Amino acid sequence: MTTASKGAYHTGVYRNVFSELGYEDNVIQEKLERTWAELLNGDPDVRIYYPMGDDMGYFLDTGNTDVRTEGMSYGMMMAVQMNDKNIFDRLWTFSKRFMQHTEGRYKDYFAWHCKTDGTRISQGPAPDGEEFYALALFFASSRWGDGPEPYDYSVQARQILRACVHKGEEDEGDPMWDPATKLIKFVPESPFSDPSYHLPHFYELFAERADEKDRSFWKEAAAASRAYLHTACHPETGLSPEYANYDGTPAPVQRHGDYRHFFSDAYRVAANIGLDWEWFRADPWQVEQSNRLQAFFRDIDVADYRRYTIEGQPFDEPALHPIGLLATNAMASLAADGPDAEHFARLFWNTPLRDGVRRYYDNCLYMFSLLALSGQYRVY
Ligand SMILES: O[C@@H]1[C@@H](O)[C@H](O[C@@H]2CO[C@@H](O[C@@H]3CO[C@@H](O)[C@H](O)[C@H]3O)[C@H](O)[C@H]2O)OC[C@H]1O
Repeated sequence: MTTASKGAYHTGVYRNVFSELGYEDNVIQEKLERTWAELLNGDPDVRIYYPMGDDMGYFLDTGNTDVRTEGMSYGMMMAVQMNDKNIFDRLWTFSKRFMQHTEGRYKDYFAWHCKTDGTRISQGPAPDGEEFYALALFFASSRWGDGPEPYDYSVQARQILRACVHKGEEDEGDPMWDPATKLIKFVPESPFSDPSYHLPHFYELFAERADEKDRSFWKEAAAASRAYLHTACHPETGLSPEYANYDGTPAPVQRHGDYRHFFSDAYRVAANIGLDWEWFRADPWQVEQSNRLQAFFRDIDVADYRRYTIEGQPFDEPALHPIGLLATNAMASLAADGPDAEHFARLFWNTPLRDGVRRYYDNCLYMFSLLALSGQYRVY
């Protein structure tokens, strides 16, 4: 056990699941480095990163032809894990220059998507971006040290988290975490959540690194999110909806669509639970949940992945991101101890990055899963 904060302890131990399965360490390392290189500057039909000028770059949502805080913050987390400061700083410079608000009701939040030239498409934020930015910045501060603004990484991370918790107390706008339940919201204005945004393992670390006065808040948020996931994941299938109320039930149909089912957003829940178990080992339910989810998908061919009700009824609609779903099913092997853990890790190992128009989301989840299953998605 390394870090100690009331209740949960960072284990400091990183399983290399691939190595446990007999793959050679040098082959695993080569695959990781090659995959990162392919995402950055590989085949035009596979890459998702594009440099811009001398000091910027972006991850492109190739399916929607836009740049999202999701992908930018994911890219920064991948870059810090890969010790790639150049890419990290380029993504952060683009995010600061074009996406972060400097005034108004969203001050310190980020516009959730923009065009590749930096023009904002929407002003509102998506909280999964802010939480990934904050932890990636804290890790950058630990790995490389703080530099001059805006590369004073830990200062930037604290500024983001301060807005997330306190927005609306003395200024206009809304916090990203619901003050009553300590649960992350889908967007600051919404009275419901998105189960895939719940990252208790991140909040444990915010409890050690955010503003002193907010540390107990983050401990409570970690506990609240762990408990929330019990209610959002179906007790038999392990599937969760894309958006859910604070009691875990699927949120009502929204003006922009029906998110009551297991579809793209929801894939990340399995990956998040796997990494929380790896980093903190705080909630044994995560082992049962990971076994349940893998059992649900065990006999379904990746090519036949669909949209599902959380009870497990398939729709006549294919998954938009089957490789992404395979990647998260495999990342569940960090927590699973059942008969399917090896199957998914091996199947994922033997599956290449996705190519084609819809590749962005799949390939982000792929890289995270590869890092995690090779013991290299670490706390810095
Ligand atoms: O209404 C928007 C809402 O859509 C936005 O959410 C972000 C976009 O969707 C989420 O991920 C997508 C999953 O499906 C794939 O096909 C896409 O490529 C992914 O981007 C993402 O996690 C959210 O950040 O949030 C703001 C709301 O106003």
